[in-house]
Amino acid sequence: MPAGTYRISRRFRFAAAHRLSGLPDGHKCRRVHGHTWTVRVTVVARDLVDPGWVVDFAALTPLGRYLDDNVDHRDLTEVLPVSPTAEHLAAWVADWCHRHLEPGRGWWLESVVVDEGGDSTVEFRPDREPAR
Ligand SMILES: Nc1nc2c(c(=O)[nH]1)N=C([C@H](O)[C@H](O)COP(=O)(O)OP(=O)(O)OP(=O)(O)O)CN2
Ligand SMILES: [Zn+2]
Repeated sequence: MPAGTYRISRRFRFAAAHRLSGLPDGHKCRRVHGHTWTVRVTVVARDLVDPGWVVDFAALTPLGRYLDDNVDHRDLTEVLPVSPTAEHLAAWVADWCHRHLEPGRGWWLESVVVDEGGDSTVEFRPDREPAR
């Protein structure tokens, strides 16, 4: 096989409201409004494990359950500890993945991409795999 890295990703969708209270009066995003958000999580590995994969896609399923239970049809302003921009949401999801998924068997989180349903996306890439 050629040398290289493998990436697998999984996409999660949810509907949620937010407002960005730090913005100037009159900015539309100061008002409560909603999006159908998409979060794409990508993990990477240099070597495959049996039966020849980075990790079972199902290893990422707990994130979907967490988002369904804690974020879907909620106000992100009340869920995140910081202003719920797409940037902060991406970093918050990355933090959750580091604490609740189980990288360390040769695969690690590469990126979290957040899409608010329009034409723009935000990507967060953690600096490095956290120590275990
Ligand atoms: N860098 C960021 N910019 C903006 C964010 C953000 O999280 N990070 N968020 C917003 C608002 O959430 C806004 O609701 C989304 O704005 P926008 O992409 O402009 O969405 P629209 O569909 O309303 O796009 P139009 O171009 O106005 O049609 C804003 N910016
Ligand atoms: Zn918005």
